[in-house]
Amino acid sequence: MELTNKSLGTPRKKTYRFRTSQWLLLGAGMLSAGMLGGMPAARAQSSGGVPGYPRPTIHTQQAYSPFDSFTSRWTRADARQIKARSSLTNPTGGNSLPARLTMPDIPADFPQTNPDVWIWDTWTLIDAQANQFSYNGWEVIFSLTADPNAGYTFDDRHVHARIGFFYRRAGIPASRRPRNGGWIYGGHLFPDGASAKVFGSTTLTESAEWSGSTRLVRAGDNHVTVFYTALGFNRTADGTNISPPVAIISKANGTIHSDLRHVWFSGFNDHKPLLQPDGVYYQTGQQNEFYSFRDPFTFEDPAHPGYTFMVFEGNTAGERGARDCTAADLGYRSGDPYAENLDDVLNSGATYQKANIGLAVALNKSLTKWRFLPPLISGNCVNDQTERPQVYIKDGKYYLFTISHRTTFAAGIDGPDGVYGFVGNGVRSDFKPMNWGSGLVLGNPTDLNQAAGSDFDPNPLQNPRAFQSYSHYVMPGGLVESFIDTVENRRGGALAPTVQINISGQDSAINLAYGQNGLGGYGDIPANRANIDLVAFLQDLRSGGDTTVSNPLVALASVGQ
Ligand SMILES: OC[C@H]1O[C@@](CO)(OC[C@@]2(O[C@H]3O[C@H](CO)[C@@H](O)[C@H](O)[C@H]3O)O[C@H](CO)[C@@H](O)[C@@H]2O)[C@@H](O)[C@@H]1O
Repeated sequence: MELTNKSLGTPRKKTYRFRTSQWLLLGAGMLSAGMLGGMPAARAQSSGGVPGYPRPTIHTQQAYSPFDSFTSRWTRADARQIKARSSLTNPTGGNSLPARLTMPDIPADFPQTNPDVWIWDTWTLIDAQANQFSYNGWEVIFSLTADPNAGYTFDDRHVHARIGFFYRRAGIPASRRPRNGGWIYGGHLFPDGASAKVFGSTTLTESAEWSGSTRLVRAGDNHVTVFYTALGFNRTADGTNISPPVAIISKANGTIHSDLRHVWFSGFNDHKPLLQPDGVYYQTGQQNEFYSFRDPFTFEDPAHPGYTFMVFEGNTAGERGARDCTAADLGYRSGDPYAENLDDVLNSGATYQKANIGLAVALNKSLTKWRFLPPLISGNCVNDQTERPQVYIKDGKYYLFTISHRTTFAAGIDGPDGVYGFVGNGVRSDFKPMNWGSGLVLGNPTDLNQAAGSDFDPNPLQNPRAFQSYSHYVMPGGLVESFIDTVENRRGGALAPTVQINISGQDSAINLAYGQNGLGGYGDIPANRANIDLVAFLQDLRSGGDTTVSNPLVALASVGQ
């Protein structure tokens, strides 16, 4: 059986026949305008807009309290800039994306990260400020994984997803690692059956573990907390949902260990359900069986010490397809000759696409009790999915990065699979979509003309470049990791080459001097900080150095990376 978006939560815009949730970075380096190739010209263009297209909405970037009820909008006028700017790139007809916003083509001879496991959404070991840690000399990552030999297809893997972990020695440059990044698979993170316990007695046929962030509780010891999405399915044998999937943002505590040869985890037996959508801010499965509610990422905001916040993927609450998008959601400036008529938009099917990026605040220190706050940003009548959101603070600006699909844009709007970004002056802000107000930060090398009308075939094997990589995650220094979905006629399930984006104010540009033509090492996911568990470290020294801690020299070598 193939996983269809109908079975799992993504209504598509009418014209498509379609089959089928980080970062708080403090004090990253300053960038000079000269590093951002092509930007002065881009800025000059944006003042006049693109002939034939509307102008983007004016966003003030004004900061609000996280507890205020202001929700910023990614408007149709904003998102239409993607196509507008792509048309400028190719005035004679083609419609590829501007190079500085395009992920370079991944070669078809890419290495599997591990032949025994498909891997996709991947994240790192971080602290509350999103520093990315090695542990006792080992780099550690967490990925959604599935078994390629279990008899289901690559597209049906989501229903079987388990969080797995990988590790490798820290401090080795990509050029000296094996081509696949050298990640050693450590197995499933949670004991079998542990995550299913959050569903209690709910009737389910399958459960899965979706994204995903992992917090080091305190620098200097080995306690970690995983925030993830527990997914419960109740399906017939052919994969049809009997009832909407149940999504519960959950958490589990565990402990990381290492020795000279490997890394392992213990604990994770007690899984706490934290949040289910409330139907007031965040859409429920009862309101829309295709709702999205997942991908928690927790962080502390330096402007609000003492609070822990969480961003996550949600949908605007209300009945599925409700005709309640407003002129503000369309976002056209008064008198814009290219503005759409609201009724036309409401009649177009766009009302099925209402993504938001949610916010919640922890009510206790053990982070087991949370309260919803109003969404940070909505994309009503724009896009249905803003996945794996992350907060990234740089040069005093607050960036919200998220990933989205071409096929989840609303009727009348087009954009590639990839990373979208918004910049403001606080966790809650009137966020301005980056890059000409469009929101696009890094897209697959797509020809947008293909999607006009119904001639875009969303089968990855028919349109591999449009689907080459997904689930990008922005790391310190603008490094971006992702996984390979499809290249030519090969399905992936492997870590993609890391790329680098230079971020400056509202603009970003891929660094084509990074790696080879912009593509760095496969799965090059370096820690930018080292964590050494001194207790385990000293115990190990006393007992001869081969039990619970890695080689002290290796551990120390990774300090200050
Ligand atoms: O596995 C679920 C987690 O993955 C995320 C982000 O990658 O959601 C992805 C999503 O599936 C789409 O993305 C796939 C890319 O691999 C693509 O192949 C597929 O066609 C898409 O449907 O998974 C669900 C289920 O299909 C869908 O709603 C998402 O868009 C993340 O949000 C999840 O935690």
